[in-house]
Amino acid sequence: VEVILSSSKHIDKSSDYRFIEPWLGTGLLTSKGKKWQSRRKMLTPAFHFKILEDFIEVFNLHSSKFVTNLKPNANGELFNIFPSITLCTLDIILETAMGTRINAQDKPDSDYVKAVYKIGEIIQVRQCRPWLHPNILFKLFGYAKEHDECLRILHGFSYDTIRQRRHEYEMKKQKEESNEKEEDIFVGKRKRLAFLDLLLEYSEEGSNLTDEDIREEVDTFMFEGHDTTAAAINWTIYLLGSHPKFQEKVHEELDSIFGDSDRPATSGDLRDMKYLECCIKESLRLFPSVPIMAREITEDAHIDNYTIPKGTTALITTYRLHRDEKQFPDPEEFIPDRFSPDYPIKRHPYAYIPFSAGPRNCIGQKFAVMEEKIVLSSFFRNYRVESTVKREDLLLRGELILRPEDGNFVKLFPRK
Ligand code: HEM
Repeated sequence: VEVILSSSKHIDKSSDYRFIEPWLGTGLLTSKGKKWQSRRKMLTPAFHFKILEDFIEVFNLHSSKFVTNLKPNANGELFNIFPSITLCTLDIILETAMGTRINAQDKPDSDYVKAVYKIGEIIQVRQCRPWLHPNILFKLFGYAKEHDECLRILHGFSYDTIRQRRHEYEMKKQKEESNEKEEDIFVGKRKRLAFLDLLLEYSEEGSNLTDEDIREEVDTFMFEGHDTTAAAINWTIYLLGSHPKFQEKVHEELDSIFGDSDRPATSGDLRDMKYLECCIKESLRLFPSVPIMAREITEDAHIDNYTIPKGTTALITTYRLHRDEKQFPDPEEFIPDRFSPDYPIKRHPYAYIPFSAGPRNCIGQKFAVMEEKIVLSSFFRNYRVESTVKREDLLLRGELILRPEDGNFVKLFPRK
């Protein structure tokens, strides 16, 4: 894993990613060679801590909605919490990536929300069934029509938003040039830039990004930044719901930070959520949101005495890697303390890679952990959860993202 991931040569994704391309084009996740290099360089500053800090307000806002909407379920009766989590992370990524609010948590039936879920489903189905790979059969089996309808809705929404923001951006610039008082035309009460606005700025500063270039990147964030975090939040809730003692420690930590207050979380609070962070990391070990990655070996690679020839597809199964007994004794056990600084067993640097590693690692890693901490702390400040499915009965669906096959049925109880 280290030989492949640490290399600056084996950075091209394999052809397994081609079915996401109609939606994402060749944005950061799927692009190759020079295009990837220049985009990665351009986008890295957009994930600077100072920019992410500005998103805390968005994370808090939608987490609060998530907690409020769960209230009717906090009566100890069994319900599936997974859909509520995905709608919350969808609201968050829509506002941070595009600067738009569609309130998916209140309106899960909007065309855009439905298209995001439907296209994800179709891509997964196509990837797993080789007979659907050729376009002609994809069409004949009746999937292409629905797929293309989803694309029409998704791309239409992205282009409309880009055009509108470009227009706003130009108006703002004209005003600034004519020294008029700057008006707030961005989302929220004060100026907060979404990733899309940053791309428009880079474009104006000489990167010359077309609307299509911007659309690829914004759609990539929509895809990579929504299902991944939803799955990760879900697994932490599931595992803490199965381990009441660890959940109690999370409650204690949150009570020591927030007391009885309902105030939103700050970046200082996030730094103090040390035990919650261990739980998040251990959940991503057992259930990595991206369970498998694939690279195309572009020149012969050497691993010990073996040569992996150019043209080979290398699959990295993170799910399996994270269960190496030498690195993680009792690998199936949920032990958050594995990630505490005092834990005595040292691991190989490539033994734990939920966000991949090396030059093509996840650009959104810090964003994801901040988001997870805010959504989960909001949840555990308000609720105690009991998981009802035993680990041995748990069915996993490991495609692009590692999800529970049948949702996540839990019992919820108010803490206050
Ligand atoms: C818990 C949440 C997340 C996990 C576990 C995760 C994991 C990963 C992994 C494993 C990769 C490498 C994929 C591969 O090589 O095929 C990746 C790439 C990527 N992720 Fe994430 N991700 C998460 C959240 C996010 C978020 C929130 C964003 C954006 C806001 C994001 C944006 C990206 C992008 C753009 C890439 C492609 C990077 C490149 O190729 O240069 N991810 N992520």
